[in-house]
Amino acid sequence: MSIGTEPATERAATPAAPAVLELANVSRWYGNVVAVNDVTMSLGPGVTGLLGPNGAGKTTLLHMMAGFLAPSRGTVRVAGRPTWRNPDVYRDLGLVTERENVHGFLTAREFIRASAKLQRLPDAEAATRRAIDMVDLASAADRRIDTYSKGMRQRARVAAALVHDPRVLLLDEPFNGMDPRQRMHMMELLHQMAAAGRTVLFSSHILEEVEQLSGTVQVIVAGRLAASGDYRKIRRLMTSRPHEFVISSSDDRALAVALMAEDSVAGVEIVAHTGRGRGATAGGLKIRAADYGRFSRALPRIARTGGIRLLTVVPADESLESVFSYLVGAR
Ligand SMILES: Nc1ncnc2c1ncn2[C@@H]1O[C@H](COP(=O)(O)OP(=O)(O)OP(=O)(O)O)[C@@H](O)[C@H]1O
Repeated sequence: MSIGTEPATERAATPAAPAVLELANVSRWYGNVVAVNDVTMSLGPGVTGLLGPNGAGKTTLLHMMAGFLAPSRGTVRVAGRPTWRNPDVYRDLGLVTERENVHGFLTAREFIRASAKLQRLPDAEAATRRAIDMVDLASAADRRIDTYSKGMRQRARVAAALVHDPRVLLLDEPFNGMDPRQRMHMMELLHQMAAAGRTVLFSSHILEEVEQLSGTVQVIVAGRLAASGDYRKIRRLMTSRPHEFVISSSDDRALAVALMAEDSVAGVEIVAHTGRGRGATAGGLKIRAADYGRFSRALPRIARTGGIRLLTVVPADESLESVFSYLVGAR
């Protein structure tokens, strides 16, 4: 794959799945703000992660995919049909928005049934039951939503979005605020949908969520598609970039001297302790590793040889923004 202004596609490496959702040169601007800039992508069945930092344009993109928002330029198609101003396509689409717009005075069953009726399903009751079972809410379905935990509310929203069994399910930051158990449950559900041949796209600004859930990612940065394809290849690019760590040890000075002689290390800086109490920062060494893999093998060996105890090793530049700016070649 390649990175930079031209996004790369790894689809050739995976068996060619028929494209269900296709974006052709899609842009969207709000006044002077270009939220999405000339994005072309095509998605087939399975789970895909839409990864990008806050403000990258993920929500705007998902809303255009769902037919909620008009592209300023370009076209979004589902199964060959444009999503904008085409209500027939809504039958094939489900969207779980980022914001929690659920009426707490309704029970989950009432809420999901309302969605089934909006879709004019012939048997709204049966569809509601099926959706409730899918998200595992049967035992709580007749309780008011305002008595639910965050994860349960999210499941009710997912059930409402898939009550009509759409081919494409779009989810905007579905794991926000969930605890690990709720997260696992949601991941299982999305996998089940994918196994049933559905096209599932979820947005996230957290690398690990995408890693756990999906083999394929679309990386969006500042409105543009920055990379696209196999997660492991993109991850490898991320780990082969230069890394910074802050290390504290039983003897920082001796460790600094030893690390300076190590050729996987590009820079060593001694960081002073500052402040007291909550605002204090611990001192230690700031290391710039030229090669992450070799450095992580060398560090324990060097410490052992020097009789130095490592206390903490913390990545200093693991923010997703720094990974993204590396991916788009901005550093
Ligand atoms: N209605 C709007 N009017 C003006 N600007 C907007 C509007 N909606 C979004 N934007 C801008 O468009 C850009 C992309 O926003 P968008 O919400 O799509 O990003 P995002 O990746 O979903 O971020 P987040 O996860 O923070 O919601 C941002 O600069 C945002 O400020």
